[in-house]
Amino acid sequence: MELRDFWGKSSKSWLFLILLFIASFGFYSNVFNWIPRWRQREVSQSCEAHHLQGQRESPPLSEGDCYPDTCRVPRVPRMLYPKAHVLQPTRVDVLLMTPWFAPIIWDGTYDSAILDAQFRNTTIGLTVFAIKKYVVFLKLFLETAEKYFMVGHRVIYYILTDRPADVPQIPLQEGRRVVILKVRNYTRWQDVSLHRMEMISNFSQQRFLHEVDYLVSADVDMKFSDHVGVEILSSLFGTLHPGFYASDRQRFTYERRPLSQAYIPEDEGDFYYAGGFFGGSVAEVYRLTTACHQAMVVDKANGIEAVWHEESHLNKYLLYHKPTKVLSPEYVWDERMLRKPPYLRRLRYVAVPKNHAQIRSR
Ligand SMILES: CC(=O)N[C@H]1[C@@H](OP(=O)(O)OP(=O)(O)OC[C@H]2O[C@@H](n3ccc(=O)[nH]c3=O)[C@H](O)[C@@H]2O)O[C@H](CO)[C@H](O)[C@@H]1O
Ligand SMILES: [Mn+2]
Repeated sequence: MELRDFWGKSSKSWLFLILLFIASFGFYSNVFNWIPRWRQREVSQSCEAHHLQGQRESPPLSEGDCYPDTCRVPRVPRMLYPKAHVLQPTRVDVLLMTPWFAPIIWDGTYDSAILDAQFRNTTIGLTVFAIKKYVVFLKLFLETAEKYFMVGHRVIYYILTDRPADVPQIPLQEGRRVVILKVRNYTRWQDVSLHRMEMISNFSQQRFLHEVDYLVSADVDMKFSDHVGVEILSSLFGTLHPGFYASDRQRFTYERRPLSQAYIPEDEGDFYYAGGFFGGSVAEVYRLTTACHQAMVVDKANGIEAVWHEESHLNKYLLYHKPTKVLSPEYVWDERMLRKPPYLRRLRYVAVPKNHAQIRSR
């Protein structure tokens, strides 16, 4: 048969076959979308790939890595709230954005109603270490957290302690619980502080990854004194240390000895971050704590300990892994050490006075 004839005679059947193929292709691609598990796997795989881009040195993850502010844009219900005005900035007295476009969180810059809607169904883990005598700080820490920390959201307090029997029983609001994790102690207080990174890293893989969406790591010798909510949540956040937020980088107390893995040269540095309040998605906190722990292992082998312990390593990490939100000093303050400037409208998480020699002794 001539080719032209074949095409002429069979054109209708060919057209039919092509249409049938297109229809069945469309049907099957939809069928896969209808299977929830299939979709879920697709989403987590693509988010994982997105997150891991350019981060080959980071430890691999077994879980999906999707959080409200990164991979998926959360749907919010109809809400009534004051409209933002493009020509009326919410604050003109403080920096609201880092040069890499991470918001700096100050009072008056966000609307909790919108954020609470975006972060509904989020579970937040708050890790707090209370080793040796530091258990005395737990009661006030937990009582004030119940009043101010992530109110209305699901919270798990992870209390890492060597003295489980001394953990006080505090009445908790609905959706909130305490998990006590028994850990070893160290003789030197510096070692207790340093090893927090290792323990958070280990527990992240063992359980945090499966139990919560975000992790917040906090000092225990502090109390919450005003709202601390989902406005802080992001893939990775650090807090401006109250003693250095207005300083030049040369004055930051970074580790300055090149022998240490925490070394930062004089001509680098964005901010000086506080060791006492940082966090992010579990995956990012896992990466951060693992990297800091590994750096400390190398330091130890080289016979050096960074000047401000794990805080120095945190600062090094956050210099080369820019946080996606930065918390203002509203989120870590010390009323005894510092005079409150007028632009600091709220003090949300503040130091509790302590007798260093007494509390740090065995
Ligand atoms: C508010 C803030 O940014 N604080 C940081 C700062 O000092 P601080 O002087 O606030 O350190 P610290 O004495 O509070 O120790 C850090 C934390 O380790 C835990 N702990 C420590 C000793 C102990 O015997 N038992 C125990 O449980 C406890 O959770 C405590 O809050 O510098 C430290 C490193 O030098 C850490 O980076 C802290 O996070
Ligand atoms: Mn402290």
